[in-house]
Amino acid sequence: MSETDTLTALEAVIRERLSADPDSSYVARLHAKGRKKIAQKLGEEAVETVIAAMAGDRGELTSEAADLVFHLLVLLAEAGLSLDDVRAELDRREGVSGLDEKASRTA
Ligand SMILES: N=c1c2ncn([C@@H]3O[C@H](COP(=O)(O)OP(=O)(O)OP(=O)(O)O)[C@@H](O)[C@H]3O)c2ncn1[C@@H]1O[C@H](COP(=O)(O)O)[C@@H](O)[C@H]1O
Repeated sequence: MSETDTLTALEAVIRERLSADPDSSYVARLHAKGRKKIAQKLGEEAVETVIAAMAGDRGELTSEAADLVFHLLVLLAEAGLSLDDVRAELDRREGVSGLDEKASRTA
């Protein structure tokens, strides 16, 4: 059996649920409210994550971080972007900083 990582699997479900019945899907309900509402939810979850971190509550931080990542995936999906787009950007940066490192070593 091939393994799919949790985020990739969740991303696929979210993409599918964007057009589901809002009565049966949280993602569909949020999507129906529009990008502004999704972005607002993401902002709220970010604040709640910061509060949990500052309180030093690891359990709460884990829970809020999960909410944050989930809502980020919903926002990306609504915008027609994917985790692969984010991965590619991070890889590009690693490539750039890798080059910077190499340049500073040879300077
Ligand atoms: N991983 C999640 C997930 N994490 C968090 N949430 C929802 O995100 C919301 C978090 O917002 P709040 O804590 O502010 O709670 P709330 O008061 O209910 O939110 P609002 O009424 O303000 O929108 C809650 O309603 C959670 O249920 C999630 N809802 C769905 N999923 C997964 O997403 C997939 C698609 O879900 P459906 O669209 O419901 O089919 C499934 O795999 C689900 O397990």
